[in-house]
Amino acid sequence: MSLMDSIAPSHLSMPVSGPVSAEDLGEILTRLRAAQPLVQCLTNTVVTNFTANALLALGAAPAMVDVPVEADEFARIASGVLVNLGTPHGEQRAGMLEAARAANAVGTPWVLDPVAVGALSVRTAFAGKAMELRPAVVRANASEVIALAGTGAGGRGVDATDGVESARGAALALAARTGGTVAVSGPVDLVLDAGRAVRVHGGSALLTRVTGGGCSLGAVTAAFAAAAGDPFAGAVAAHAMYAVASEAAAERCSGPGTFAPAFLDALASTTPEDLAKKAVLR
Ligand SMILES: Nc1ncnc2c1ncn2[C@@H]1O[C@H](COP(=O)(O)OP(=O)(O)O)[C@@H](O)[C@H]1O
Ligand SMILES: Cc1ncsc1CCOP(=O)(O)O
Ligand SMILES: [Mg+2]
Repeated sequence: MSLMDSIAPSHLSMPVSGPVSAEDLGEILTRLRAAQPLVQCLTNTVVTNFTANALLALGAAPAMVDVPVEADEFARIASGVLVNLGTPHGEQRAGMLEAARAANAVGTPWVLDPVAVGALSVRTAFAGKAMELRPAVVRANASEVIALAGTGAGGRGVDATDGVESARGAALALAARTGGTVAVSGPVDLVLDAGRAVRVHGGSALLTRVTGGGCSLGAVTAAFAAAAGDPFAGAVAAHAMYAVASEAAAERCSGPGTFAPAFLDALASTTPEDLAKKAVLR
């Protein structure tokens, strides 16, 4: 293990902050739009464009930097980092480990989205290495959380076949391993860490009918974690933002093809007051 590996991620030294209210979410969105967090995305080829556009619409600044050496350099100046295993090519995997180590070294939150872990061998082995670097947030669907915890074989392709609440035990086990937050997405999202748990209600299932609904959520979670200064609160804010914005978009569209642009519009137009008023946390 190198010295770099041994440097604890920032969230391990951060004080556990209190519960998160809907009003807090409005404040976090205000901070995000003022700070325009620089989010480094090491993500899959399918969703790169949508992810970058979701971050821009939200008010953050994307940078898709995943080449070895550059990945290390950039993670030292980014506000947040996303590591997404959707199409984990060899060079990209090396860049991912560099970026995670560098983010930890400078106290920057990094998010792991272990797409289709459990179902495929290369990403499943790699996800174990990534978990050793203790992401501030693991963002995944229920089947990916269960598989990452080693208690299931994964979902159907990139989609979940398990319910969110059936992944609660696995999420708690992962949070104990990383010392961070685990966000389980689905009809009602579950966001938890060692001491806190929140369920985020609402949202439109149309978000599952456009590719990148979950993958872009990982990048937006990194942006909000940077703005909140608390990965748990940031993850709650990101999931609440997706619920509020996807509902607004669903009202204005006629199907997946018009939902995607309407969703980007809603990410841009949702105000801190909207978020505080419309988010449903329990
Ligand atoms: N049935 C549903 N109703 C409303 N929102 C949903 C539903 N299923 C998933 N979502 C939302 O869609 C987004 C992506 O979740 P999910 O499809 O679970 O992720 P992934 O694409 O990684 O499998 C999240 O914001 C989640 O809350
Ligand atoms: C279809 C597909 N294949 C590899 S990555 C990917 C995109 C998955 O996106 P999401 O996790 O947002 O559904
Ligand atoms: Mg996914």
